[in-house]
Amino acid sequence: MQHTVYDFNSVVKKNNGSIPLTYQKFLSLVSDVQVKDIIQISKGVSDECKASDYDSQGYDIPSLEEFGVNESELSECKYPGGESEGLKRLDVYMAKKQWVCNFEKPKSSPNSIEPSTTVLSPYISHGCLSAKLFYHKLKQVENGSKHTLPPVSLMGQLMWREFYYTAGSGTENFDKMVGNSVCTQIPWKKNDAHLKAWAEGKTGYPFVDAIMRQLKQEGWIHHLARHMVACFLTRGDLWISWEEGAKVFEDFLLDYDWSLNAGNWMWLSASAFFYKYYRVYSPVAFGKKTDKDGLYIRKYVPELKKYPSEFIYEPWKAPKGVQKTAGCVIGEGYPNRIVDHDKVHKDNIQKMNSAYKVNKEKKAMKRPRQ
Ligand SMILES: Cc1cc2nc3c(=O)[nH]c(=O)nc-3n(C[C@H](O)[C@H](O)[C@H](O)COP(=O)(O)OP(=O)(O)OC[C@H]3O[C@@H](n4cnc5c(N)ncnc54)[C@H](O)[C@@H]3O)c2cc1C
Repeated sequence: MQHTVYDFNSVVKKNNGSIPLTYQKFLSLVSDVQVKDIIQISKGVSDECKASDYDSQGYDIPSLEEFGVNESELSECKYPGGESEGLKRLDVYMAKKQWVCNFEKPKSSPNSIEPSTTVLSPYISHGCLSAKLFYHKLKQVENGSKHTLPPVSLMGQLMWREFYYTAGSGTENFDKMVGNSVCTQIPWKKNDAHLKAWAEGKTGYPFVDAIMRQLKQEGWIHHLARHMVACFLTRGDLWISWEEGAKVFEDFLLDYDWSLNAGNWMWLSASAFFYKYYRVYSPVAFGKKTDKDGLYIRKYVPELKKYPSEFIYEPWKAPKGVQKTAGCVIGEGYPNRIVDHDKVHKDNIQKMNSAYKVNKEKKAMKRPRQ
């Protein structure tokens, strides 16, 4: 069974053998493609593979114990696996007609305590929920009602998935910088200590740390939270390769998906698809827009939970007395900042500017002379 709504080989063929490099181009290529309806899909499945046709003896799913995991040490499982759970979750969201029709991704919150988007991604990426079924259910909900449009609508989100699958299918070394034709070559630097601090949620920037700790604990973080930490690791603050970040996401995301992960990491590091490298997320201001009092930080970085709201995003600014009263002195109970965002992000914009110039010159040299 196909893992995407559209057959990406046909999309590439329709684009004269090249992958569409922009989302709008992709949408124009699929705009007149008819997607098989649900009845045909479910008929196809039952015809092709009945569970009873297969002898599963010896091929059972290994137990957690066999993986060396002690079940009693696990925390609450927020997103239980399986097709039934995926279908149940789909039904819950599709029943909220107004919510679906008004959905605008940029307006959803990266730091709400309960997710502000569907969290269908783990089910889709593991094949527990068919992308085509999601597509048809969305069409049914939107049908005859005023609704938002791609790229911000819920249908638009599904189309981002299709776009990255198509790009990944037709690009050699899509998950690497070197040898990847769509990826700008940027002279990232190695810094194991900074990479470790980022991955463990110990950068000294509470919003970044809360996101990385949520990722480790729950396996899912909001799209804009992914934006924040991916920008911070790469062009924003730490100047570390997006490939390193993608590996950490591969280890911890429940929804890990090869093309989506690589494609989005390239986007966030302004290596491909997105080129406004001078627009950098602030680890202080960004989270405040949707969570002024830092409730999200208090949940995932509990050592700061007694900090006054005034200092929750910048605890290093709190006077020593305030730090002591809040029960956490910076540099002792919670790390000092590993970099000064205000300074490094400006230096990094200059470095991006130089890298873009070098890439442009190299491309010009490769172009055949008239
Ligand atoms: C650095 C980075 C890495 C990412 N890695 C992955 C990954 O490995 N696997 C993954 O599924 N998503 C990845 N994403 C994309 C996106 O963040 C998630 O798909 C989304 O947050 C999942 O939550 P949701 O199901 O609530 O999304 P919703 O907003 O409810 O969207 C519905 C569905 O649309 C698809 N979708 C939404 N946003 C995107 C997007 N930007 N690109 C592609 N498909 C999208 C997903 O299948 C999602 O389940 C990444 C984003 C970034 C910035």
